[in-house]
Amino acid sequence: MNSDAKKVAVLGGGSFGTSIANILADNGHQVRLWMRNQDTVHDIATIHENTRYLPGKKLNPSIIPTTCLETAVVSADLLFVAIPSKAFQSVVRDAAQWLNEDQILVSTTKGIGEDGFKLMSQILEENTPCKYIGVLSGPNLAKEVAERTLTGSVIASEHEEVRLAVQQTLSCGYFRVYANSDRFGVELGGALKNIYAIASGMAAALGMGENTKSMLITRSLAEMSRFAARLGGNPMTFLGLAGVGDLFVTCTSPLSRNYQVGYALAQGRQLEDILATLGGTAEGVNTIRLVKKQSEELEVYMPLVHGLYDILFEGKELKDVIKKLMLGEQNSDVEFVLPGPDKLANLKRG
Ligand SMILES: NC(=O)C1=CN([C@@H]2O[C@H](COP(=O)(O)OP(=O)(O)OC[C@H]3O[C@@H](n4cnc5c(N)ncnc54)[C@H](O)[C@@H]3O)[C@@H](O)[C@H]2O)C=CC1
Ligand SMILES: O=C(CO)COP(=O)(O)O
Repeated sequence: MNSDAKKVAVLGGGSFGTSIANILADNGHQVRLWMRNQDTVHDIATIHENTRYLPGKKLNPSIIPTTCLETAVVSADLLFVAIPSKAFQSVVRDAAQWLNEDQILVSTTKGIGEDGFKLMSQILEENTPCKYIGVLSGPNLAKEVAERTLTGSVIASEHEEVRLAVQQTLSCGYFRVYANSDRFGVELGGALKNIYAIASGMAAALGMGENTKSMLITRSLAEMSRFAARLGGNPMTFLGLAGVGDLFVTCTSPLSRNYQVGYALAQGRQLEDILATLGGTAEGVNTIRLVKKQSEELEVYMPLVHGLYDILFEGKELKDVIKKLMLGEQNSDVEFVLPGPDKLANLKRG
């Protein structure tokens, strides 16, 4: 073990939690990977060769799988939370009884909480005694990370201690970690791009041209930056790995579960059936619902989100939504609608 080895806990033994645990173990840290009891039959038995989430990947054998949350949490210097957003708060609340204010807590979850449009890092702030909170996000397809593909990611926190600790612990020859103090911008980038990956999956299934795909990704970036800026994120963050970087990878890779959902929808399959057979988490479906509501309340122009909502939840035909998007609302369709320099100078989460 290296002399700077840290005790690290990863909560969530799905594909991303496992791939983050693998980097940490490769870097010589003592890693406990916590998973709930239901998962153990498959995962603990197979973790050192194949997990059911990352079949065929050669994982580091020093990862210590555990189903005891107390054991994972209590003595960890640093914790990564990789639980899907729908279960995030309940796991964090359970863990909180063993946490103290000096432990560093980092969310890797790319979703939004139902209750009051909460970001995962806000859930960490509100439900734990920890002072040092951060978000890890970027173009990080779990399967490629587990294969040790050269990858870049972003640790975002207003605390320098968090940024440095995560850079020092996770960086290695195949995983480069950049730092950003815009926690909300980075976190929103990770959550919002899932929406547009669904749209891109649809475009791919329909055999759309390269012009179309380019228009879709670029307008998605404009729409997500506009929304994030309204919530206090810095639009410049969206030009980085956690913005356009993650948007690009999930809108172009069939490995993305959100892209897969869009692809299957455009082939005419029913949403419930797709989610039941996906074999992984697609955060974008719920994020569309939450962002659509929030965009109405905040009066942010988000035609792609509204079009997707109509297809997924209102039974509208894809071709009618595409027609409306191409022909509608010409007057409001200016290329960039971002806050002016006065507002940008004072960015704060509203
Ligand atoms: N898979 C990927 O490429 C990446 C995923 N993420 C994000 O990481 C989060 C987790 O995604 P994945 O690991 O891919 O999901 P996954 O679908 O591979 O696995 C989810 C894991 O969460 C566990 N889980 C579900 N409910 C739970 C509960 N109540 N208590 C404890 N564990 C519970 C499941 O048993 C499973 O082990 C998502 O927000 C996703 O957006 C972020 C970066 C990349
Ligand atoms: O966030 C991801 C890559 O950065 C993974 O995307 P999916 O959740 O769509 O698989």
